[in-house]
Amino acid sequence: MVKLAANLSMMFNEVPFLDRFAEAAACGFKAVEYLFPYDFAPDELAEKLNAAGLQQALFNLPPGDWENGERGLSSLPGREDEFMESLEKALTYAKALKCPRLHVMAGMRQHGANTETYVANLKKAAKRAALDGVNLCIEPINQRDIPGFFLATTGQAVDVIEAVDEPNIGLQLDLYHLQISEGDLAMRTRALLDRVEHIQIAGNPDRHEPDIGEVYYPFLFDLLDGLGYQGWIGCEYRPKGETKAGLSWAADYGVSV
Ligand SMILES: O=C(O)[C@@H](O)C(=O)CO
Ligand SMILES: [Mg+2]
Repeated sequence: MVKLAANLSMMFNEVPFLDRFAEAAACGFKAVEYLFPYDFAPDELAEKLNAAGLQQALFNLPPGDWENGERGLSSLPGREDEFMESLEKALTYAKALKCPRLHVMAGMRQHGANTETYVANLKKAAKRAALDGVNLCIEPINQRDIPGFFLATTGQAVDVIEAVDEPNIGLQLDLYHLQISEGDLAMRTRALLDRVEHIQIAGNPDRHEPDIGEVYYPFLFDLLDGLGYQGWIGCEYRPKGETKAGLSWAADYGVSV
C-alpha cells in the first residue's frame, strides 16, 4: 500500500511552517518531509511532529550557501570539513526527530564538483551515519530546475552508490526529475528499485499535483505496490491552488480533506 508523506517545504504554504504539521495530519498524512529544519530548534520540531502523530520521513543536510547558489557540499573539493560538520548538524536533528534517512545534496559543477571528492565524502559520511542508524540518499536532479547540479542521472547515481559501497546509502528517486531527465519511468523504477531508499513525486512538467500533467501516477503506484515497495512517497509538489483543494488525487491512498 502506497504511503504518502507531505512535503512541508512545498505543501500547506497557506500557514506558517510550524503549523503545517497539524494541517498535514488532519488530512490523513502519517509522515512529513521537508528540505531543511535548521531555522527551528530540534525540540520545537519534535514537539510539533509528536503532537500531530507524524513520522519524519526525510530532510536534507545543510546545503552550504543556498542564497549564493550552493546546492550541497558533498562533491566540492576543499569543503570536506564543512561537509562533515553539516552531517553532524543533520544527525543531531535526525536523532531528535527520529528520522531514519537524510538526503545529501551533491553540489554544483560550476563550483568544482568532482566524483572523487563526492565518493570519498559519501563513504566517510555513510560510515558516520551508520553509527546513529541513519541511511543516506542521493538524488539526481534535472538540469532545467538546477542547471549544473552535479548529480544529473540515475546511471551516475548508481555508479556513485556502487563506488561508495556502504550498506546505508541509496537512491532518492524523484519521479518528477526522472521524467524530465530520462523518462521511461516504469522501466527505470523497476530496474532501480533495489537501490531506492526514498521516492518523491509531482506532476510534470509544472511540478503541481500528481494528477495534473503528463504522468499517470496511479499506474506507477500499482507498479510500486506490485514490486513490494514499502518506503515513503514524498509529495514534493507546489500546489496549483490551495493545498487542500488539490488533494483529491490522494483519496485512494488514505489522504483526504
Ligand atoms: O527535488 C528536490 O528539489 C528536492 O528533493 C531536494 O532535496 C533539492 O532541492
Ligand atoms: Mg526531490
